[in-house]
Amino acid sequence: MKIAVLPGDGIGPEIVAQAVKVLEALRSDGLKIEMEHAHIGGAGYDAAKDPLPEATLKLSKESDAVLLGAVGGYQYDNLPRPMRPEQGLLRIRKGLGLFANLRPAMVYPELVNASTLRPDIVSGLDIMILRELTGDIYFGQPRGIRTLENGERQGFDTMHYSESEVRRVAHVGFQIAMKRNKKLCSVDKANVLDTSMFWREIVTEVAKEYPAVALSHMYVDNAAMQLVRAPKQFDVILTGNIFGDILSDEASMLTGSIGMLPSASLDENNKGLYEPCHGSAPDIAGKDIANPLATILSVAMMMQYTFGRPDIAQRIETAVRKVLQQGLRTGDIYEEGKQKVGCAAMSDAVVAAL
Ligand SMILES: NC(=O)C1=CN([C@@H]2O[C@H](COP(=O)(O)OP(=O)(O)OC[C@H]3O[C@@H](n4cnc5c(N)ncnc54)[C@H](O)[C@@H]3O)[C@@H](O)[C@H]2O)C=CC1
Ligand SMILES: CC(C)CC(=O)C(=O)O
Ligand SMILES: [Mg+2]
Repeated sequence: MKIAVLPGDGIGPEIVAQAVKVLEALRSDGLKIEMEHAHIGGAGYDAAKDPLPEATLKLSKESDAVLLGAVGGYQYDNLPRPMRPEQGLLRIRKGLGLFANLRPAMVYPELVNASTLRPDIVSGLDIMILRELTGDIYFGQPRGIRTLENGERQGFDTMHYSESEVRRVAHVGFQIAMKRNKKLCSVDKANVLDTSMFWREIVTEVAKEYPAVALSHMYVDNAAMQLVRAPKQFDVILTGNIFGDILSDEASMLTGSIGMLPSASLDENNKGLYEPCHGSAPDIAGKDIANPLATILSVAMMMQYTFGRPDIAQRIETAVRKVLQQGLRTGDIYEEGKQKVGCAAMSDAVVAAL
């Protein structure tokens, strides 16, 4: 198992160090794990004046999987757009062909009260958001800031999806639904956007190959509302890049915290990049208070999807569950009566529970 480790910026290095501890513990148990670190994001810009240094992309391509923290920081916010840390992330996703981004939102029974929603709304929740990751308005050309004939400046981006892009992610969505509760809700804005009308047409066509799956369609504004009104109505949510980005942050709060949401970004062959859904959280960086569980749970997804080891994935998930049962909580999921711990102490407990 060759893993490229890209900590990135902000809390990235802290949370990745915790996930690495878990990998090291598995290695001590005999798993053949090889890890190599490289820079991405602001760290890439600082080291090589590039948010995705060539050496990082090369290492990632040569590895079986990538473990990534997060990118971004206030000090980089005014760089020209190609130099911004976030561009490094977009480029590695595109460069590795990681079009299928799986963002599971599961509510652990121990954290039912950590959600800002009523326990009856969230308890038992288990949904999978499948976000298309290499197309849409995040990658569309042309884009930029231009001056119109009347002298006014205008910012613009382009949203588009090609048939093959929609088809391949739709297939992944239906295949995931087949292994779950056979319900797939495709989320778009087909009442307004041509891109979404086309998305809906193609998803409906692909659905014919999966007659066992109940397909529904929902506009994204309604989906945002339904996610907090009655989230358990969903099984798999299939959506595009920008809608999936927003809806998955919203879904994270059903689980108690964005610090609980892992992700897997997969290519055609299940080679993948694994990262928490959250960003670099510069507001809490360097304080040992970030929640490392989303990153640790991303390692579990790595074991399941890229390495075909559901047994190890289960082992990690069970260890996380155990520490929650022991009452350990980082600040973001803390409630009275529980034991508040820092980032490193949380992962030490997970390693001890493995
Ligand atoms: N995948 C990535 O690398 C992403 C990077 N970003 C970048 O991150 C930077 C900050 O963006 P924000 O919009 O503030 O989003 P963010 O996800 O970094 O933070 C949002 C809020 O959640 C909290 N939070 C996030 N992760 C947490 C954790 N593990 N434990 C406890 N609390 C946590 C933060 O403290 C903050 O209050 C920006 O530069 C942004 O571009 C944003 C999203 C994704
Ligand atoms: C920072 C962006 C490039 C992406 C993002 O917010 C995400 O992937 O969740
Ligand atoms: Mg996001």
